[in-house]
Amino acid sequence: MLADIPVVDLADFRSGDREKRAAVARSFDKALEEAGFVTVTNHGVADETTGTLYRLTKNFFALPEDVKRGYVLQSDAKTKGYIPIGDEAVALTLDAKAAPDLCEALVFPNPQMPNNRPDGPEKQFWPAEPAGLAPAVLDYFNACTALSGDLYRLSALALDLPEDYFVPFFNEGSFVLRLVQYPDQIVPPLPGQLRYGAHHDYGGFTILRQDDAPGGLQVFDRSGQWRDVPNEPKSFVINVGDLLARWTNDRWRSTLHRVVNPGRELTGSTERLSMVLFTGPNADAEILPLPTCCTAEHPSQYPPVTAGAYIRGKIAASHQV
Ligand SMILES: O=C(O)CCC(=O)C(=O)O
Ligand SMILES: [Fe+2]
Repeated sequence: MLADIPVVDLADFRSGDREKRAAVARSFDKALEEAGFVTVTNHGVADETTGTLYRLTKNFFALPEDVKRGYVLQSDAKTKGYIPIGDEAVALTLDAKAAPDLCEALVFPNPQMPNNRPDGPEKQFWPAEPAGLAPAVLDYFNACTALSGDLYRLSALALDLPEDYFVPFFNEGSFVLRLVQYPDQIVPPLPGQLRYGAHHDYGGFTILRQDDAPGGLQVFDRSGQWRDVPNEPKSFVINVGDLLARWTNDRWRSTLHRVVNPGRELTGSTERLSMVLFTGPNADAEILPLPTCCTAEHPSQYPPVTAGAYIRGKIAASHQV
């Protein structure tokens, strides 16, 4: 069954008058309160930007395994570079005994930061092939960080804060792009093994470009059922991570989700590629429940945490396989 994920058209927020913008903010707020997930359309990311990166990423994952393994970073294998199948089990973040996820990933930290640039001092994680991958990643990052800026301005309106409230929290924001391929499953999965195990995202908003392929994203809804997330053409799925849920004093929900296996009866290719951009505040930002989300009836539920340390702790847990 399909999950009830509201669709919010950002056109009126991006170019509308005050009233129209306020109306978008109300629907956004309601979606994140009820589902923790929202699908956005008219988001400003050009189809060509997304399409070019999608095509080049497919070409990267089609390279021989030993070439791809050349981009595994021994020093920093969890947060950048190539992550082969078997190296991650995301459900371990929930203390489960989880089998490795059936996916391979290529991870880029924010290339807008000098150390992470394709010509920067730590450039080993930038693949030399396929040609054009680096500029495509840069274009995609620029487009998605602009969308992220809009999402946090919209959030400020939704949460009764000044529109630029979140801007200083993201001037050195921790944006991470996870390009992930779920291959065809020639060998049946182990009992309980999934494409990506049940987990919460860790940080702020996640901006997800889904593929129209079987074996996809499911959310655990409020009635306690796993439901499929619909795939609207040309849209992005946005969801709330744990840190943002804390920040809003749990007004917005960080919803459990997973990526399930395709049915074994399917005959054609079931390969699925997702482009996942995690947004998070500056590493040194102190995050504590927003004043507009705390009332006498619902006082602050959380002590402050430092954003970078909080997110690093979750990433470390997901790689203890
Ligand atoms: O591939 C997907 O649809 C979702 C992936 C995901 O949940 C994640 O990378 O955190
Ligand atoms: Fe996720």
